[in-house]
Amino acid sequence: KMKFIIGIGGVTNGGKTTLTNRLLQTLPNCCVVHQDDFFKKPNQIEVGEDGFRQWDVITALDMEAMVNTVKGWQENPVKFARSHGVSLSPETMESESEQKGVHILIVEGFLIYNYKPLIDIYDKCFYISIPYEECKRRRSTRTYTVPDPPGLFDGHVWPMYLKHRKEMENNCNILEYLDGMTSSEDIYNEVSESIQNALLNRL
Ligand SMILES: Nc1ncnc2c1ncn2[C@@H]1O[C@H](COP(=O)(O)OP(=O)(O)O)[C@@H](O)[C@H]1O
Ligand SMILES: NC(=O)c1ccc[n+]([C@@H]2O[C@H](COP(=O)(O)O)[C@@H](O)[C@H]2O)c1
Repeated sequence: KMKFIIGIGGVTNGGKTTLTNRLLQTLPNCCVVHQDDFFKKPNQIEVGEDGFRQWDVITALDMEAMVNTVKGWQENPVKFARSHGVSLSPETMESESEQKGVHILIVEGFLIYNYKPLIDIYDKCFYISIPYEECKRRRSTRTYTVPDPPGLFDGHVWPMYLKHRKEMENNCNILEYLDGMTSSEDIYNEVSESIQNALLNRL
C-alpha cells in the first residue's frame, strides 16, 4: 500500500491550518499530525534572558512524542485512521489485501523542517510565508492557550522565525514556497495540483 507524507510548514498565522483543513476534506484516506498538539505545559517552557517564555523553539515541543505519532501512522495507517476517526474510502478497504490504495498523512506546523528525525520523511514539502506586517496583524487577532504577553511578537516570535527559516534553508529541503497573501482558494488549488501530480508520478 502506498504511503505519502505531505509537510505543511511555514510562519505562524501563515495559513497552515486553513490549508490543511481544506486538504483533509478532499484528499482520500488522509490523516493529520498537528505540531501544535505537542507543545509542553506552560511551566515546562523556559524563560529566556529577555523575560519571555520561549515558545518558538524546538525544545518547547515534545518532538519525541510527535515523531512517535508519525511512526505510528507509518507502521499502520489503517489503524491510525480508525483510532483518529478518519473514515477510509471503500476502495481502500476492499483493496487492503491487494496492496493498493493510497494513504496520506499531513504533518502541519511552524517547525516541521527544523528537527532532524522529521526532515527526510516528506514526499512533498510546502512552506507558507507572509510579510512581517501581515503576520503581526493576524497574530494580534489570535489567542493561544497562553495569550501573547506585550512585545512577544517583536521580541521573540519574529526573530525566532527568521532564525529557523535560515536554518531550514541550510538543511536544503526541496521546498515549494507558497505566498500566504494570496486567497486560501488559490493556495489550495496550487497545492492540490502539485499533490495530484506527485501522486500520479508515484502510481
Ligand atoms: N490565504 C489567506 N488569506 C487571508 N487570511 C488567511 C489566509 N489563510 C488563513 N488566513 C487567516 O489567518 C489566520 C491564521 O490562519 P491559520 O490557518 O490558523 O494559520 P497557521 O495555522 O499557519 O497559524 C486566521 O485568522 C485565518 O482566517
Ligand atoms: N498551542 C500552544 O499551547 C501555544 C502556546 C503559546 C504560544 N503558542 C504559539 O504557537 C505558535 C505556533 O503555532 P501556529 O503556527 O499555529 O501559529 C508559536 O508561534 C507559539 O508562540 C502556542
